[in-house]
Amino acid sequence: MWTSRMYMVASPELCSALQRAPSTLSLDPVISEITSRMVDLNPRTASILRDPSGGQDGGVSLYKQSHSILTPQTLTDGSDIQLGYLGQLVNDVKDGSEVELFRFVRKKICDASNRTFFGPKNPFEKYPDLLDSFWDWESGIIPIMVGFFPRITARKAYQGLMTCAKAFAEYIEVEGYREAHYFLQNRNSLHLQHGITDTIERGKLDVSMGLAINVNASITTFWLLSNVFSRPELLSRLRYEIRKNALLGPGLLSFECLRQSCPFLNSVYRETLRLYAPMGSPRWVAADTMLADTYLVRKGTLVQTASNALHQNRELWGPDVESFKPNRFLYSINGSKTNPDGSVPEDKAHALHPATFRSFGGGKHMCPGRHFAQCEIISLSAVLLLAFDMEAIDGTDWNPPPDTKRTPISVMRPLKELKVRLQRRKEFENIKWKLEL
Ligand code: HEM
Repeated sequence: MWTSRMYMVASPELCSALQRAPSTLSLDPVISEITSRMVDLNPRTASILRDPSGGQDGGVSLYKQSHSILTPQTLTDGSDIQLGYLGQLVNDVKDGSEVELFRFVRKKICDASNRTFFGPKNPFEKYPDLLDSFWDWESGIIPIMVGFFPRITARKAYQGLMTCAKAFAEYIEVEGYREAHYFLQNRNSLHLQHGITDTIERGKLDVSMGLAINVNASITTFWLLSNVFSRPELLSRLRYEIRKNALLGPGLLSFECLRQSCPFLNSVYRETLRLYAPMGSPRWVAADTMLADTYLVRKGTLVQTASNALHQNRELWGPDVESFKPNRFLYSINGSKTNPDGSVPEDKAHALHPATFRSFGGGKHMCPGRHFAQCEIISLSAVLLLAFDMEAIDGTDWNPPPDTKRTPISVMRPLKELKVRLQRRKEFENIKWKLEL
């Protein structure tokens, strides 16, 4: 798969055709290959994951079965629990705290989402240092995937992986997953049904799920906050919108109101994703397939969206394609092409083709966690915007350069530290925050 030819799709119309393409183009073989490599599954587990027949004639593959338990609805069912934890975590922040913003945000999101999904017995709670091992692994995923003998060539990341896999194996042995979110309980049963019984292998599969649950949402929240707190005018406009439309009582913030009645906040969210999350949608071609009645893509190749090229296309987005424009998604959820003077047209006339925005992929495999992610990202951002003033300290700067080398598999991380001081705002000094759906 890694050495086969790859077609890159760089036009919205063709991305749309790719999304509608028949079952001959699928994400499943790509995910099973990526998962096998990034958590270094043993050959037996990897072959179970790769087996399109699910081990029997006319059977269904493990990945196909996973789709029925991993839906936007099942994942959204965790949102109210997640919001409860995030509210508590914000209340615990001490006035005047000095933190590195990326580590601070990712710790908040990871603590809440690991609790929400893996339950109260999750290994990250039992071993507080385990999160560092998780991020060691996450930073070295690409060397692990492409390297020969990754335990030697990507030593630190590999050690991080194995420390997490062992902790999850222990969690599985004491049946900690019985208190986990029901989709993880079902996923666990599915692994057993397909004959994956080794607890270290099952632990590695839980680590791979930790990637979806923890990583992209926390990085996106960091960029949203950094871009807003660095722009005082934008900050006060957002505070006004959130306060007026989503603050239902003292400290009570409603996600439904943030989603439905705060168009400016949602525009800022999507602009953040456009700039920092140009994610790819790779598809494996199982049989010769005609795309858009024009292009023949050959069996045994990969088709991939050139999402960075799409998100950075001047012809599509306008001359200020590289800048953060808070209102770019205000009049259309798909974004608008800006006028030559940089203003956003106040109607849908310049709205972009829906397949131009690639952050959650598209079609049948569109990210099932997108609603969950939107809920946690905009809710956590909104409460931090209202509750705190933040200033960059120790000579560090807002909006550090992003690491562009890791796309399209993950949201770009910041390349430099950003240290901030969090000061509770007088108006909300003694408020206990509560986030609800
Ligand atoms: C900002 C946050 C996130 C971004 C940018 C993101 C992006 C993506 C993208 C681009 C894909 C591939 C779609 C395609 O190929 O067309 C994907 C797949 C997936 N995402 Fe997300 N995601 C995010 C958050 C989440 C969360 C929070 C969860 C779980 C709670 C999640 C679970 C998944 C799963 C399970 C898949 C695989 C879907 C399949 O196999 O069909 N994602 N995500």
